[in-house]
Amino acid sequence: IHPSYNIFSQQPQQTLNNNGLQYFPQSYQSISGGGRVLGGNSYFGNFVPSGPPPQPGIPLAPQPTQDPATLGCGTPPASCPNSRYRSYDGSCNNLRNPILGTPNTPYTRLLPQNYGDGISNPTLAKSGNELPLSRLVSLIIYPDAPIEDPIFTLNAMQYGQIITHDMSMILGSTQAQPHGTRCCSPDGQLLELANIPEHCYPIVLPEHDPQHSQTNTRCMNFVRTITDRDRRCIPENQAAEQLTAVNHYLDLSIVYGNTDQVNQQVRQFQGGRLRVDQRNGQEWPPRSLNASGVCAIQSPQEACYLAGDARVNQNPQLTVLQIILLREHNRIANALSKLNPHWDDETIFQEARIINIAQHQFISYYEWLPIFIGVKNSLKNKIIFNTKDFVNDYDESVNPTILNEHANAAFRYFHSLIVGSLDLVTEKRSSYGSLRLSDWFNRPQILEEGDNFDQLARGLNTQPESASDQYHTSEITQFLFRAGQPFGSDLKAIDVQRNRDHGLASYNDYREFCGLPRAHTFNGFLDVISQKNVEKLSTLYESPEDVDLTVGGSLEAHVPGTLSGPTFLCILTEQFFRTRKGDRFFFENSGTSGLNLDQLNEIRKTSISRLLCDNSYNVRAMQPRGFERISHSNPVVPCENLPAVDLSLWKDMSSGHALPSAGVPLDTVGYGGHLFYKK
Ligand code: HEM
Repeated sequence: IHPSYNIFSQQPQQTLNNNGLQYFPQSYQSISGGGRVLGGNSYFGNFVPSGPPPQPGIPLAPQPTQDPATLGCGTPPASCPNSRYRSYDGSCNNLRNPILGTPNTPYTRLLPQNYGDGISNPTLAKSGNELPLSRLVSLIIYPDAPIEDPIFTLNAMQYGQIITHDMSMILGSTQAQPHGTRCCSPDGQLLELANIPEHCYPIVLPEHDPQHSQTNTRCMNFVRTITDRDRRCIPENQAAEQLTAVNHYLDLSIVYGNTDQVNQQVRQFQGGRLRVDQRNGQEWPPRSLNASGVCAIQSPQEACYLAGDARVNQNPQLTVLQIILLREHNRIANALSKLNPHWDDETIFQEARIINIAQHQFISYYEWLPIFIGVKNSLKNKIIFNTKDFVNDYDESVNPTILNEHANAAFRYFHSLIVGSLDLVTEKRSSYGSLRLSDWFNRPQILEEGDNFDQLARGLNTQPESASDQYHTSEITQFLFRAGQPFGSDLKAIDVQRNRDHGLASYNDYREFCGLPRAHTFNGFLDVISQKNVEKLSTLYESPEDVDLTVGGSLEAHVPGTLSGPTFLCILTEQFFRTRKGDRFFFENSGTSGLNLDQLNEIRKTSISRLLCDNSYNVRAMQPRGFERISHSNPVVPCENLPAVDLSLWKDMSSGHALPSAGVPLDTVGYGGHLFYKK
């Protein structure tokens, strides 16, 4: 274990370029994570101008025409307006490369692709053989064991999924079942090679699968992520990179949408509010335009919601938090419109959006992240700061793009925290009943029954999450998206399969990248993985070189004070560093955040518990630290005793004058030109 792990000192510089291979081949990567500008070899021709950065309000160089036969890999903005507000798709956040962080662009990587054919086929063993069946890996490595986390609540898990959905979504997946592409026969058999639809990479079930052999099923659906190669955005001989469907920034795009079109669908265009439907005296998100397509509803009347993110209905507790964040916007908008009657709908909407995003970034970075990646680690790597001032660490040379290793291996480790049974909890904190998770995937109607919403909100803060370890509830390894069927899919088999679909470099490669010694035998893993698990790995894999990142990383002993082992910690730390430092609008930047210092310090009073209190109907009390279980040092107290953001600080004294724009005060943003990769 590396207690003194430091991302700044562990980055082998030579991994960025090796044997003339360009690991960051596209314009998206022309701004590196390391503050170094890597080759300006841009697919988008002139898109990254070699001259001075474009200024807001000035049109960019003419854009190359896209091959009309493809859907492309992101849409560069025509120009960057001089705006105080974020765009919905994240464009123009980075003024030097305005497409950075926008939807339908590729993930980036720390290490080069490891495809079976070097270009796009799923990873193979070094011998050229197939890797062990991903379902077999799931059965052997990720069994079910009901181990509660001793400290943290279900809300810690659930807010993690909110953060995830805000940051990325593999392109081509909806997380609603069944997927449009079917890679298995209707009776669960593998299809003849000639009949397999494009993009299929079915999960082959082992012969003696304890569940699926009962129904003689040998095949589980799995559709490959769409890549820049599929979309013909890169030259034929260049290795594929997967695309992510949502904008990369931590900006509540799950609430506000990732495009102008979705934003228009969710807005009321009155009083700065988001659209809601009133039922039983409560406010609910509007109805999805494609309820039977995206939800597993059993009657046409059942609720199925529309939100900024397509996955909003995926599980009940996720939907609870989506609704909390939606209601919080409207609560803020109502207050702002009372304080500033002269503001129009657009101003109220955008100012409420600034506050809601700032609170979300504060909760994510200061309340949630220290639990997951450690307080010391976060302070040391400048991911959080102990200050009552602005931080002003924005650096336009930091690439905010989501790392493939982060979204498709490291961050998925926390699937281990999912619990299979959701407690309904009364105000006295006694259990009133529970919901079986797999009964309610993509069926949010249950939230509207009785006072389930409030009971689930209390459950989030009362029930422990599952421990972060190799054990996973069978609700996600046997019954995922089962939609009324006896069995469903297996999220851990999917995670392993996705690792190979994306051609991630091996666990051993990332060990070395992150500062652990390379293992030459399976026993070389013993420094961080238990004997029992090393034995399991050696029975599954032919060579230590073959162990998938998803698998090896998930078996490491945790770095003290964090919820992950050293290799995943390295990847998570790098991602959250980039996500704050590469976001021009991050809430701790002066000018561009849209907050003055008093307002910033007001935002710093918010908490997940207060958010639940303010946006449920009959929740009257909560413990102060909502991601931590109730205890003597964290007792349930009346909601009004929890610190709150005083919105009266947003009373606009400059009545009649336009609010200042966030455009071009870059010279006043004190990023000071220091390189953050300290050697
Ligand atoms: C009940 C809770 C959850 C369910 C049912 C769930 C389910 C899923 C599913 C079905 C996928 C897509 C898999 C694929 O096709 O490759 C996925 C992706 C993912 N999940 Fe979860 N998940 C849950 C909670 C979480 C949590 C708590 C985290 C992290 C804190 C997380 C992190 C991720 C990440 C990073 C991805 C990939 C995102 C991307 O597409 O870029 N999930 N999850």
